[in-house]
Amino acid sequence: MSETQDRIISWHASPSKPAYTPPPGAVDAHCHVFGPMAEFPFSAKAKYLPGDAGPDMLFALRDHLGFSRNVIVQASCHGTDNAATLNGIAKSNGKARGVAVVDPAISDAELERLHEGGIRGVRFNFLKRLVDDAPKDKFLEVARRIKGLGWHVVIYFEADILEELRPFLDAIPTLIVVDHMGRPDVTQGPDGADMKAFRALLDSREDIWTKVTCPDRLEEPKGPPWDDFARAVAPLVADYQDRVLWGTDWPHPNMQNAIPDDGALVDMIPRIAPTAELQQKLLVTNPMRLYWPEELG
Ligand SMILES: O=C(O)/C=C(\CC(=O)C(=O)O)C(=O)O
Repeated sequence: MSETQDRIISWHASPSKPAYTPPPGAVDAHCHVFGPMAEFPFSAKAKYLPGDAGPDMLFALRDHLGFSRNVIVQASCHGTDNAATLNGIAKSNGKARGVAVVDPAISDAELERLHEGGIRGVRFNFLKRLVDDAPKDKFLEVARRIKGLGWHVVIYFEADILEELRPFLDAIPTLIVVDHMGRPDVTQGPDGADMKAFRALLDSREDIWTKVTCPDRLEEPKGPPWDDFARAVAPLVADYQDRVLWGTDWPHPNMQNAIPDDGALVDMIPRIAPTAELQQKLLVTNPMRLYWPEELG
């Protein structure tokens, strides 16, 4: 990607203060860092060239929104070089952990180094607009190797390939977390074809979790107040309450044409998890079980 290209700003300059206050210890379990590029250059294969959105900005947003911890997910613009993600974790005083994207040829020593740096999962990305290829056989090899580290697989795909992916998903030997519920069409409602297919996946294994994230992406281009998202997703949170995670998705890669207000995203939480018990599971208990299990005693 050429350095002369304009760098994209996909995040809100001054997000509102949410009306909703998350419980103490709340985890933003899906966010990213971009660069800073001078220290952590983007991948030559990156499909977008964002502005710098480093750990200081992420932690300022965390505090502004009333959260305590972050799970930093390696974004495709950094390819398989996880240095920017590791830098974010290292700067967090123990308040961040991460999910890496790895070259399938990665050595055991490098996996150990990632573990030491706070990585607890690998992400397999199937979005053609973001990655050149997604080799299922090699991904399965990686999944078998990370099982021994106690890691999980985070997987990103869109609803139209769910059925095609089923044999691959069935073969993954670790816990699986599906990004953004596999991007269902939320305008179909809670009982629409996409949600039904996604529930069938969740019902196929107890160890498939999901992130109930990204009303902005799932209701693009309509935008807030994201009523379709709330209507489609609230029943899912109620029915699978021990295996759901929530995150801001900051700095919202590729959302430059519909940049969400992070405060408004936080205010979606009580609409999809209306009780204190559901909120505690979604924001604290569930992410702590996956990313800081040693602190649960
Ligand atoms: O941030 C997300 O969750 C979604 C992304 C970006 C992404 O995943 C990446 O760059 O790796 C998207 O849909 O463009």
